[in-house]
Amino acid sequence: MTAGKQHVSDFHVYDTTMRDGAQQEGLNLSVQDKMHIARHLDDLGVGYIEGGWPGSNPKDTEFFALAAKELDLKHATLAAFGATRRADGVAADDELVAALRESGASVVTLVAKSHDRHVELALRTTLAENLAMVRDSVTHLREEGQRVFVDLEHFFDGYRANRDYALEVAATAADAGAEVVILCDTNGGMLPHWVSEIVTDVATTGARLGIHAHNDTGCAVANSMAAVQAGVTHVQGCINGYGERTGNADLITCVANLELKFDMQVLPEGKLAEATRIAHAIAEITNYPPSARQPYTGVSSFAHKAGLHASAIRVDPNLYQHIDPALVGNDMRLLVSEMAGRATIELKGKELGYDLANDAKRLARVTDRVKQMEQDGYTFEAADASFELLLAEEMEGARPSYFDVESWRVLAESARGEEASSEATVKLTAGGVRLAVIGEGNGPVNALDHALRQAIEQVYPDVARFHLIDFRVRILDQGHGTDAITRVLIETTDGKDVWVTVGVGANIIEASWEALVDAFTYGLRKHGVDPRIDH
Ligand SMILES: CC(=O)SCCNC(=O)CCNC(=O)[C@H](O)C(C)(C)COP(=O)(O)OP(=O)(O)OC[C@H]1O[C@@H](n2cnc3c(N)ncnc32)[C@H](O)[C@@H]1OP(=O)(O)O
Ligand SMILES: CC(=O)C(=O)O
Repeated sequence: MTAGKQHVSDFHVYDTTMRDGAQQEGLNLSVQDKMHIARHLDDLGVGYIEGGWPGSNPKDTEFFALAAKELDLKHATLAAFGATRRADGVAADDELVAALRESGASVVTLVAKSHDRHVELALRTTLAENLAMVRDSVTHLREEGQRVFVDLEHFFDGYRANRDYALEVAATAADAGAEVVILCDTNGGMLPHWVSEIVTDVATTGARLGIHAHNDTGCAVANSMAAVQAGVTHVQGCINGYGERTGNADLITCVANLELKFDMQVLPEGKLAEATRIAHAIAEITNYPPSARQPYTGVSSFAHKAGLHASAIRVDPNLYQHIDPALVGNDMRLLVSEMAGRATIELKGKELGYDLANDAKRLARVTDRVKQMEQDGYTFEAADASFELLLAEEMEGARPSYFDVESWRVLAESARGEEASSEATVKLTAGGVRLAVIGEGNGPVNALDHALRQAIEQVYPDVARFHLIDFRVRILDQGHGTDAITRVLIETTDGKDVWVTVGVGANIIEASWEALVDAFTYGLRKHGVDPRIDH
């Protein structure tokens, strides 16, 4: 255990990515997706994984059947989510309760109403019958040998509307054998001081409490932290803050806060350092690009753009960082832009293997060049590869060059109303040989890419491994219409790494060509290829 961290025996870190997270608009998980996510969550060391609602749809039922056979969890316990029995029925005979009983999950999390208005309007039953539904369902599943947690939907709103009834539902669940009673901010409208007051009051019932917070006020994590401070020992959330509407509390942010700010050891030792990797791996599965600004795990979480920040960081990174990024498996990054000062360039240069610390003149020149080029429309924070070429040019006296371009030309043609196609001619010298190559493509940049790669591949076979994966165009002075300056960003991969280059020009093809040449030049340099060119 980390020195100073307090081990909290049996604190529950409960993940609901595969149930409430899957209630997010646009997020859809297959059974295999769920199996992969469950393994990642187990690897992170969470205590509980809510796999879905068996019985509510065939996919969730199949997931629990497959999980029972094939999911070998090392840390986590699988939980099945579902509702209490229907009104005026019997839990033992309720079809959905049966699905929970037969799910193979040792923990069942039952959702129950605790807001009087919801009981009357949504369930269309009496307050007494709702209490009976809770009691009967919990008792039945306990008798069947399952552990039961109860999610009290709309608890905070319910408490404000009718405190006595909300407390009575909580007490009924606990008396019937619910191990944890989870207070849910279902509509996400709470603020931390309200949560704090209410949890403190409910804690007097003696029930073990949990928190499930939605993010509609932007306070899901803050509300979860307020609840922990007021005594809850079970926190629910979703990876990357997925969830219905604006999402749930981001479980990784909660856990990192608990471990690094509350000094509570809630994951197995060493697991927090896996957080960034796992958050991103799960984002790959959900097909939801991770937010760069996600606390702790975002690529921008420890990225520094302002020159003054970099200047202080050069002395001590902690001056502008709340934690060491390595604690959550993230990295510090320095962004080169018009906001950079000499310190940023010095640190970035160091990262790229250049010592600029004792070269004030060159440092000032690179800094000025970056600022001027950004004024002209370039952006280096997004195009790290083009910055590296610029720096290499300054340090080595000439821009890295693998071929000498004589000319290029592009034609676009649509014959008899057919889809337009393009043809490009590139003339250049590489390896001492003059080459003139024609390339075809579905657009002008595609045709130029084909022509350029066909020409230089003869001399530099590594080029065959480079693939353009993204092409982004932005018009910079929007008032000018078709006269505007265009910025093009090209993203390239060699199957292992990804790099971005930038080109700017009044002509979109010219800007694209500049970014394209940088893309191939950077790739060849990165592969350690020697230039074969006679200048
Ligand atoms: C706050 C939360 O996020 S809780 C999780 C919510 N998640 C989901 O709803 C996703 C999965 N849900 C489903 O697949 C379906 O809604 C099902 C299978 C649960 C129910 O489907 P249906 O039987 O067609 O009913 P429908 O979706 O219209 O829901 C209304 C019924 O649920 C009942 N119900 C609503 N909440 C509860 C509850 N907490 N306990 C018991 N019954 C409930 C209502 O009384 C109503 O019953 P009735 O049809 O007998 O009048
Ligand atoms: C249970 C749940 O998901 C909620 O109340 O938001």
